[in-house]
Amino acid sequence: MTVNPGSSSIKVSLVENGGEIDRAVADRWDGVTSEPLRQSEWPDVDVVAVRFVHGGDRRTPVVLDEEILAELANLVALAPLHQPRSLMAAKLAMLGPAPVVACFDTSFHASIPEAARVYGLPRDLTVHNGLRRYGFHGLSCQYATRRVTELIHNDPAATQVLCVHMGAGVSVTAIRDGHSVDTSMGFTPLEGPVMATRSGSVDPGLLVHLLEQKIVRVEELSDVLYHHSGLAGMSGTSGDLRDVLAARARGERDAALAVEVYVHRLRREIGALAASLDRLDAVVFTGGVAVHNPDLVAEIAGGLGVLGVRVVNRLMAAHGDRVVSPWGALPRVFMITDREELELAKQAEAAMARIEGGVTS
Ligand SMILES: Nc1ncnc2c1ncn2[C@@H]1O[C@H](COP(=O)(O)OP(=O)(O)O)[C@@H](O)[C@H]1O
Ligand SMILES: CC(=O)OP(=O)(O)O
Ligand SMILES: [Mg+2]
Repeated sequence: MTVNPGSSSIKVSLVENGGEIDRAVADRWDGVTSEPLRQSEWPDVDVVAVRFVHGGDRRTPVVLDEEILAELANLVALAPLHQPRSLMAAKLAMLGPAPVVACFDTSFHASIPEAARVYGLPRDLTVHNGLRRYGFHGLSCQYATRRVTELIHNDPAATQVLCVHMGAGVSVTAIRDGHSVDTSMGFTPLEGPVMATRSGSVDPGLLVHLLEQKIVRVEELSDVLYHHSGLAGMSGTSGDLRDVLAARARGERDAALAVEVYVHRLRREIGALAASLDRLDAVVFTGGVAVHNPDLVAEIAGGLGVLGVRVVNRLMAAHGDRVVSPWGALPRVFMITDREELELAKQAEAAMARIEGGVTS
């Protein structure tokens, strides 16, 4: 069983031999999602894999116990939209008979070199307080790159890849030879492009101004940046792209501008992350927003001519995992359905096999 608490959805799936055989999806905890978690509805579960976006310095999945839960609870402030939901899911699942394995978004980014990981702050501050770029959406990136390799039959030419994850959270990751070398999200999942309800990157001086001038109180700032910014804050809607596009269709100017800003900031991040690669073999679009809004992806891709990116409208309008760039064009552009559950299952199975084989780390 896999549990993926995203910031706008909770996805619980049953995976067997690498394929999903049942799923329950909700936008918050309810009977649909918590029932299977109690392991009564799906009784034959061998292992439960829970997505934790923040694992701190952990590089591999781990079987949860009370001590590790307490360690992960210390990271709540660094991922307030996600970590409490993952902790709640894990605690429920731990009431059942199967072992519960935590898999981390951050693990995939452990390979990021120091030059891309260190913030330009005083060394004392960063070293003593563990301030560094962690990166998130790692499970999604791992699945998407694996899927790209399958689609092009292991053609080694696609080794330098940008993975653009467009869910409620939005990020861009530069991947070289299967390893993350840079990513837009940082110490927390706030940095980077504009998101559904998160601001993405803003001038740090602006935040200092808000606090110094007492325009926003310290205790309100997190709420403003995580819950009331991004598409939601700019358009006055929920931030779900469906609502924003509906408001734009009704002629609401704020909603139209919000989409323009979203597109612009995401293109800018894609351009920035491309510079962390030596060349660009492939650009992968994934996540709920990308999958359900190919027109928006086409609009973003349409403004990336400077990177050589081109897409074919007919292919954009098709369905399923696919190449959407013209035949022979480089970089190749892919649309891949996000399947974090398959990556969760793979990692949890591997973790259990290591333990059963007597390997402890
Ligand atoms: N069936 C759907 N039709 C249209 N858009 C959808 C649909 N499902 C999800 N989306 C879009 O995907 C977004 C959520 O993406 P997702 O990757 O599932 O989010 P999360 O970050 O919670 O994991 C929603 O805000 C919505 O815009
Ligand atoms: C890390 C993150 O923002 O995840 P999600 O898009 O699932 O909310
Ligand atoms: Mg998600």
